[in-house]
Amino acid sequence: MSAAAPGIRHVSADPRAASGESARVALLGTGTVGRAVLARLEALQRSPLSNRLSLVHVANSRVAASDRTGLGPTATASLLGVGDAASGASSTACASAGAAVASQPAARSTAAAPALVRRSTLDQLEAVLDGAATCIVIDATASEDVATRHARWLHQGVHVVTACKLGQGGPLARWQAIRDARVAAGTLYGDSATVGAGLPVLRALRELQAGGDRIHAIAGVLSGSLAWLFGQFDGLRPFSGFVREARAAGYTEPDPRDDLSGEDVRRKILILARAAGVPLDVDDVAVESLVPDELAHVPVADLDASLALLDTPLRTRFARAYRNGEKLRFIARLDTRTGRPRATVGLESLPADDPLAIGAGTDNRIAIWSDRYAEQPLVIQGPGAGAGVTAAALLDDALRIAQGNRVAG
Ligand SMILES: NC(=O)C1=CN([C@@H]2O[C@H](COP(=O)(O)OP(=O)(O)OC[C@H]3O[C@@H](n4cnc5c(N)ncnc54)[C@H](OP(=O)(O)O)[C@@H]3O)[C@@H](O)[C@H]2O)C=CC1
Ligand SMILES: N[C@@H](CC=O)C(=O)O
Repeated sequence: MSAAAPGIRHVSADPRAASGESARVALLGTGTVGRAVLARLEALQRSPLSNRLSLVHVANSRVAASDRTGLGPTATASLLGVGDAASGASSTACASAGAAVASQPAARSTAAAPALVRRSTLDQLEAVLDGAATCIVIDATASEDVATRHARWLHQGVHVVTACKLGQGGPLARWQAIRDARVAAGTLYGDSATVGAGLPVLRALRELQAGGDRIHAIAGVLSGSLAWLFGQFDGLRPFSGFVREARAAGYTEPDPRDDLSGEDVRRKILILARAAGVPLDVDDVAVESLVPDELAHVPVADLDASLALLDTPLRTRFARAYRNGEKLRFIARLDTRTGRPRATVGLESLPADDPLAIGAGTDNRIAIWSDRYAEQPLVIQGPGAGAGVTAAALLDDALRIAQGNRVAG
């Protein structure tokens, strides 16, 4: 790492961004978050920011559409073989193209739409992004394949904005590769959506360190879905029913076991620890999973029928906490003050008035202790999951890059 504080990047503004030309955006993922990105892009087209971002590529795991000049209405109609996109105002073009991609069945013929390809490959994406303009990949997938390309794109001069935590929250070597690539190429990595779904947590950590502070400890609720689940769970109705509701509301990971196992929170505390200058590896975080072994091995397709395996153990945990006047909260903790910094993730039974037990809905609540906040921590709280806030965080990062500003990341 350079002499800068860990996670703080000192890069020159992208001269291509300064030219006033729209940044070319490739959106990967058209699920819960990707669709919200498309809707927000559409709304942005009706705002003073309309010329900042040009959508040139949209893909999911099945199909992709590309147009280097922008997925405008005419191109969209030709690409996707649909009539209504052409009749729409240009303000609707991005979302129309994306929505059409999102709804493509796997077996759709591509004969009528030359640039709509049956199989979305990441190599196709790379052909659309070249050095002529500011190019931004928005990763709204939960894909390892995509995350392993982040460093390569950054090296190639392409900025990356991500909701997926598998890049910076995965193996230490991958995080190092991303950091090295952006430092070497002067590219930017927008990661605001990865922790707190855009809450200014990473930004706060970086700004404290830029001002000379050292981070002592971090503790809090980092999972929006688990915050919601343990806020709702009353020990009477089955926990599994609430899991179904959280999944339907778009709070969980594509596979809710990634939340319930603590893996999503492990990734988030790794991202925070690394941003705080503590380069932990995956195994440096002790994680308590809520997923019983029998459930861990169920194929995704059969998961729903097996979710009831969660019910008895969690009812027991709830009853014990209730008897003590306590609340169950899924907490991540990092302490950098010990000789060997360590992190933990798991379900805790907290006094009802514990500062970390407060919060409603999907609220994340994160306390940060540093030199200046040595006694009373800095606390950041707000919705920590949901398509709307996540899409907003992704596009805020993309706009900062398009405008040639430094971006947290
Ligand atoms: N939901 C939330 O509140 C938040 C989510 N996030 C993160 O956002 C990401 C997306 O979550 P969500 O939208 O809920 O997930 P979904 O499962 O709803 O959507 C994932 C999308 O990724 C696509 N995809 C998978 N592999 C590839 C690939 N190789 N190339 C292109 N597209 C691919 C899928 O394609 P297909 O449609 O073909 O399956 C799908 O469209 C996750 O990493 C999650 O952790 C971050 C913060 C908050
Ligand atoms: N599944 C995640 C979504 C945001 O990162 C969570 O529950 O927090």
